[in-house]
Amino acid sequence: MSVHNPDIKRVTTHTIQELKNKGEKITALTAYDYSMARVVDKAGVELILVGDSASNVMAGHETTLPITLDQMIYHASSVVRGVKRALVVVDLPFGSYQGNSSEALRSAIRIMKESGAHAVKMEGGQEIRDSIVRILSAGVPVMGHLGLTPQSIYKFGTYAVRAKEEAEAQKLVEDARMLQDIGCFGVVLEKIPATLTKTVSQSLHIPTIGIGAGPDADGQILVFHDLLGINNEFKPRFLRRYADLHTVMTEAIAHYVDDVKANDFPNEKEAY
Ligand SMILES: Nc1nc(=O)c2c([nH]1)NC[C@@H]1CN(c3ccc(C(=O)N[C@@H](CCC(=O)O)C(=O)O)cc3)CN21
Ligand SMILES: CC(C)C(=O)C(=O)O
Ligand SMILES: [Mg+2]
Repeated sequence: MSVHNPDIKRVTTHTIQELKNKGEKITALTAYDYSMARVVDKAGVELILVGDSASNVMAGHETTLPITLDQMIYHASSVVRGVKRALVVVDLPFGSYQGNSSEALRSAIRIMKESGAHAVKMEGGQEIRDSIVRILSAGVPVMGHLGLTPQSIYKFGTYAVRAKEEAEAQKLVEDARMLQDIGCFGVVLEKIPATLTKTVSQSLHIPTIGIGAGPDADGQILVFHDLLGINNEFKPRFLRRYADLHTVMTEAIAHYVDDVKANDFPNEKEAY
């Protein structure tokens, strides 16, 4: 594929680092299937995340907890087939890496082998250090994820802003430093105060990718359906909607329904 196309230079973890070094913002967006991935890649996004938010936006679950490793691999392999340029990162789902570094390694290796993705992302700091180290030692790039970590929703009880208190902010700074020291290539910061994002991003040499984390992260990430306004229920303050596809799609499909009912579709030219 793209390896045979000299016009397209693939984004690697090193490219992402170079963007931070140059002071150029990094763009990231989720995708969950082949068609979405093609669009996101074509639009120039550098990092495509196969997020476990697929549990919400693709499967309709309330949380990210139910999605399985097999389901993540299905989404990831579909995305990889649609991407020519972007770096493809896959969320390790809940239950596939916490508290057991052997299982974590097995999960990461399955993702890499069975999907063809380029890196994995894992939620948490010190608690999952051993699992991250084990995966990194196998040569699999790991992205960290701190702040609001949706896989621990039942520990916190809400999706409110994280690390507003000094103790929690201090732990986040230490976790971020630790993730860098063990060799993570980047870290997602979700729903934390903008000032904390600025502190962390300036003190780390690896890039930070923010969501609801203010303007000073080294890059930004959003969920595909949120950016395009496909699901119109989710509207946190950090979200900017770039389209109202929910309305566009509903109107188009309603138009089709009308045309069929009115014997307008298909017409002679659309028949054999
Ligand atoms: N569609 C979607 N977008 C996301 O960004 C996303 C998911 N799903 N699923 C997994 C996690 C969960 N995330 C979340 C979830 C809630 C808030 C949040 O700010 N919730 C507000 C209410 C938002 C609303 O108006 O619905 C809160 O105060 O709980 C933020 C990020 C981010 N991720
Ligand atoms: C919101 C991003 C960072 C994520 O983890 C996901 O989409 O699952
Ligand atoms: Mg996720």
